[in-house]
Amino acid sequence: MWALLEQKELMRAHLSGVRQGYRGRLVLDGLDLALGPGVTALLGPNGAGKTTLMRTLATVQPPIEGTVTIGDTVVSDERTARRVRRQIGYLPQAFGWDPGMRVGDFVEYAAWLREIPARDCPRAVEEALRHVDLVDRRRDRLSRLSGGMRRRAGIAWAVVGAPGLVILDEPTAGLDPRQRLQFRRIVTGLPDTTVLLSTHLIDDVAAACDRVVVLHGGRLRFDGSVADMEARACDGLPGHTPLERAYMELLPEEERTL
Ligand SMILES: Nc1ncnc2c1ncn2[C@@H]1O[C@H](COP(=O)(O)OP(=O)(O)OP(=O)(O)O)[C@@H](O)[C@H]1O
Repeated sequence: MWALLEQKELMRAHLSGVRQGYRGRLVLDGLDLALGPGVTALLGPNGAGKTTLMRTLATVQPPIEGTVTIGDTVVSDERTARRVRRQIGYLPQAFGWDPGMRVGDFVEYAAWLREIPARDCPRAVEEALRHVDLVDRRRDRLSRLSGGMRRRAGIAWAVVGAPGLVILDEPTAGLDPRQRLQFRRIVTGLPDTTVLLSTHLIDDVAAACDRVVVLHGGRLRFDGSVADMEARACDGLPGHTPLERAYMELLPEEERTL
């Protein structure tokens, strides 16, 4: 498994002083975030800027101000962005599937985009499909997969060639409980990989993540381990678990009641 890891370097990624937004409206306001190997959850209310942060980190949307560093490379222009994208597996929230594409071809296309040498492609595709348990479905068209299987195909898309940085935008939305358990096994089984995943499902954070980042109003409200976040839980706030109560505690006071 993951034979291509022989060539893999541990990946660090860094956003520094990032300002980002749309048509003059700031969404991220001077954001600093350093990521390293392990699974980091990105939490925050709707509209907090999670997708915007992920798109910026994935080098899809250059920041208005500040720097994005992937590994040792400061992403300063399209040329450097193209170079670092070989090391980034990004699964966007809204993915433009071609329903007629076969699963194997879909993952191979990702390998081609990531400029994996042609001789390594078959093995990389096989490993990615094996990782998400879709080897037997490689000849099926995407339109014939269930929603959960399609998500798994999306994860294979993101992890083909074992990129050092994997960015998954709400990968568990719409999955059934068993599929969510499968997803956690897949994500925690990515060795030596820096994974950032956004979610609204706090159970997934406790079960699959080492670290949590909470974003609100374009700024980080929390950055630390799951245990450190749980320790912030206050009695009296809504929530069924310490992590849920800690999340509520991190919101501005006017948003803490239901
Ligand atoms: N392409 C765009 N053009 C203009 N505004 C946008 C665009 N994309 C996002 N926004 C705005 O930027 C803000 C942050 O959006 P973003 O999608 O990053 O939040 P999010 O935390 O991912 O939200 P959710 O949890 O709902 O997915 C929102 O106010 C949104 O309306």
